[in-house]
Amino acid sequence: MPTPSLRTENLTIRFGGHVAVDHVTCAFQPGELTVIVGPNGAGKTTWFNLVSGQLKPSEGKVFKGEHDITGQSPSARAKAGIGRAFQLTNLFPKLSVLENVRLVVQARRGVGPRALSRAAALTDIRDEAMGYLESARLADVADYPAAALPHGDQRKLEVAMLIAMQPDIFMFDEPTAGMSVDEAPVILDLIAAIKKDMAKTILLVEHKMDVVRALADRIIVLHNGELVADGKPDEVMALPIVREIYLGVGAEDEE
Ligand SMILES: Nc1ncnc2c1ncn2[C@@H]1O[C@H](COP(=O)(O)OP(=O)(O)OP(=O)(O)O)[C@@H](O)[C@H]1O
Repeated sequence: MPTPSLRTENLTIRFGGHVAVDHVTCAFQPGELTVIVGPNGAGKTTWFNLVSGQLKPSEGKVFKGEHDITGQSPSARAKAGIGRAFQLTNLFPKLSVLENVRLVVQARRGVGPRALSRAAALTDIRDEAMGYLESARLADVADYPAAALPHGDQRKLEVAMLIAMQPDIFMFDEPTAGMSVDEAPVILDLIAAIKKDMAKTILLVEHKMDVVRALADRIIVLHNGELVADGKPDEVMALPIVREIYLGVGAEDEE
């Protein structure tokens, strides 16, 4: 096995006496989309927070490739290639949709003010940013302030910005939550397009079974903070414990 792109080792966090994530050990490879499932309160978002650095573990470690990143800040982890879509907190509401993406491209390329004064560099960055907006079907609203977009378009913009960062690890926590049935497919298409790049590792917390079926290469199941199942979608979904703790909870999503 090659070195995993991301690994957590005995990752644990306690809030008072409550163990929200309990010695979770798992590893992820490039080219793999893993869906993390489990009932409400299972620890999925908390595990995400430990990986992206919003929380520090009580015990255990996080590795990106060979590097122990457990002590790193969220921004250091983002620079190192761990990209997480945050529900709209990364947007600059007063800037235009295009400006939001352009800033990400500029920051990624490390372009300073002097280089920016060259018209060719500016055009190039703008073109790249527009490309991301086109994939997210937001080119028509490129000049609107981000705050003026409806919720679903803001979520698409956030995914476009994450793609513009070009991380190695993509983390999505219920990316289509609160979106209409018309809007959700754009997000799913964007994730499916990222998945085609075999260099990327994708982690997706998702309750909706149709999304899980469409995208998952692998499913891991958390329950009471513990990793209770890990494997191919068909195998994991057939496990009695998963049917009991997951399918029962998400039965309305099966309709
Ligand atoms: N900062 C915190 N302080 C205390 N308890 C917390 C904190 N964050 C999470 N928890 C608790 O940890 C447990 C796991 O929560 P978490 O949000 O990770 O679950 P989840 O699997 O993401 O659930 P959902 O599907 O509802 O989003 C819950 O019991 C929650 O109340």
